[in-house]
Amino acid sequence: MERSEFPIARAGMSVGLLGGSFDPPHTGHVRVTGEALKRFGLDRIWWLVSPGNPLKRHGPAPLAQRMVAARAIMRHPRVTVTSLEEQLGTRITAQTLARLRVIYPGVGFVWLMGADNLAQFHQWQDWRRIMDTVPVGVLARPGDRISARMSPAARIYRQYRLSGAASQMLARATAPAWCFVNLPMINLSSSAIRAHTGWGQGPRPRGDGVPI
Ligand SMILES: Nc1ncnc2c1ncn2[C@@H]1O[C@H](COP(=O)(O)OP(=O)(O)OP(=O)(O)O)[C@@H](O)[C@H]1O
Ligand SMILES: O=C(O)c1ccc[n+]([C@@H]2O[C@H](COP(=O)([O-])O)[C@@H](O)[C@H]2O)c1
Repeated sequence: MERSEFPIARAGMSVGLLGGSFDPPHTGHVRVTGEALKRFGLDRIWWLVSPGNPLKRHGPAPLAQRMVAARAIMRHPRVTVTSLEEQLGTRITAQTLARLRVIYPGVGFVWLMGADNLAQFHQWQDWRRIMDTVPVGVLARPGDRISARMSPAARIYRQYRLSGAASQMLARATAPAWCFVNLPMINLSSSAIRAHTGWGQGPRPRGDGVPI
């Protein structure tokens, strides 16, 4: 269990949240974090290292192992690696956001994700509540640009899309608002790294956290 540590944020700040399994974290995560800071006009980014993605059948490597690896790779004065979902007892993003908005009144949260997640966003629990309550920044990812743009979420919320040229407005925009930014494609994924290395081998919990 991680020691309890809630990052500090003052009212008026804009904080991007990059949720992920980070199983393992890689330089693609670091690069999209740097791009998101610049492109979306954010003051800070917090990585939310997930206890387990509710849609993934098999759980990730132990949280403590992923936290150590994430802190080792993500070093930037405006980025904090957190295990907030473990501490809050949430793994459903809509619930995490609702809790953070209560804990940090006046802080403007922005949900960040790669294009692969926009493509399946409509499968997330209460995804429309996420769209309706926080601005969403989407980062291009190799192979997922078209599926993301054609996705149900993109189509249903098309009138709320900011152009890439207006991405700096996202952090101060009122939800629903989302923005897709193109960036130099980073062809890296945790699944490819797992396939080529020994990362996370050994017993893994199921997606619901129960050991198998
Ligand atoms: N290379 C990348 N380009 C753009 N976004 C990325 C990239 N890698 C990860 N992301 C985004 O970062 C967030 C966390 O990613 P995650 O921890 O699932 O890594 P992953 O490489 O996508 O893992 P996996 O291959 O197991 O699905 C997600 O929103 C994901 O879309
Ligand atoms: O809330 C949901 O239903 C939901 C479904 C799938 C994924 N998520 C979140 O999406 C983020 C990216 O997950 P992953 O496994 O693709 O890195 C992570 O924060 C997950 O908790 C959330």
